[in-house]
Amino acid sequence: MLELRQVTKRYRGIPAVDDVSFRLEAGTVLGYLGPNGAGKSTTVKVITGMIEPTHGQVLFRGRSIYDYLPEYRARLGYVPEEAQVYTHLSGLEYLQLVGRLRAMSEDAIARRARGMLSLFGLEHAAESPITDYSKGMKQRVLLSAALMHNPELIIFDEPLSGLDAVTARLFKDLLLVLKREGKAVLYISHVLEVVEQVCDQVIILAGGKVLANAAPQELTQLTALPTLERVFAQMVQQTDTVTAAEDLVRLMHA
Ligand SMILES: Nc1ncnc2c1ncn2[C@@H]1O[C@H](COP(=O)(O)OP(=O)(O)OP(=O)(O)O)[C@@H](O)[C@H]1O
Repeated sequence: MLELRQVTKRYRGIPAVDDVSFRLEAGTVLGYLGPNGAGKSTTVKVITGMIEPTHGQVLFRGRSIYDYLPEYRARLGYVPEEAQVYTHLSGLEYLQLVGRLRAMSEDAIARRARGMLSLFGLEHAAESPITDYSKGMKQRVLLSAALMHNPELIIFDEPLSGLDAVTARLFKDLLLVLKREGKAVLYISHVLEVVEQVCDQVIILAGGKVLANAAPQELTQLTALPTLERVFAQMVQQTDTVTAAEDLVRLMHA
């Protein structure tokens, strides 16, 4: 459904994303992993059409997204890592605004906005301003906003951020149902335990380059490591975290 072909994005000559290619098929969840600064957000900006790559192509259903950005965006749902929300609006008003911007019918907006708020346990707060919401409540509104228009391609950037255990569980189940519905999901997260459970395929990115693109089970088998977290740590050569933690505490006494 979505294909990146040799996408490179440079800032002042320095590549943030370097020759990245992958395909995301309908009915699959693709985990997009990488340490801080690896190029994940830059890739998402390219996929959402917010920035154009320096080189390469982004194809949706075989067509360059830049040839039909408005229609493409109508089929895209996106939960950003850091969202600018109009906090003076209530959750309900925000979803109504999003629905209208997406040219949904008033009928559908009315049904889906209230329904989603209620499914995410926000019925009681539907009319309160978002500024009064907790982080997790705001995140649930953002999830609702991304799904309201029934998109084909959905990008979740750190979606569990601030969610309580029950909502996180609902989110994991939601991913499975979205898969069954034939949606294509790009899932960016540092929570590797969840990634390992829900993703069909994972890409590990470091320094803007793809280090691995395989099923989580393939990666653990190939490397003979017990978890995706261990595979990830080995691939991106993160420092020994135990030693680093001890050094940090030692510095607190220095
Ligand atoms: N607008 C910009 N101008 C210059 N450099 C940028 C810009 N945006 C990102 N970069 C650089 O590109 C690289 C990749 O950044 P990016 O935000 O895509 O990483 P990330 O994987 O999303 O990191 P994180 O996990 O911390 O969110 C970093 O080195 C960053 O400093």
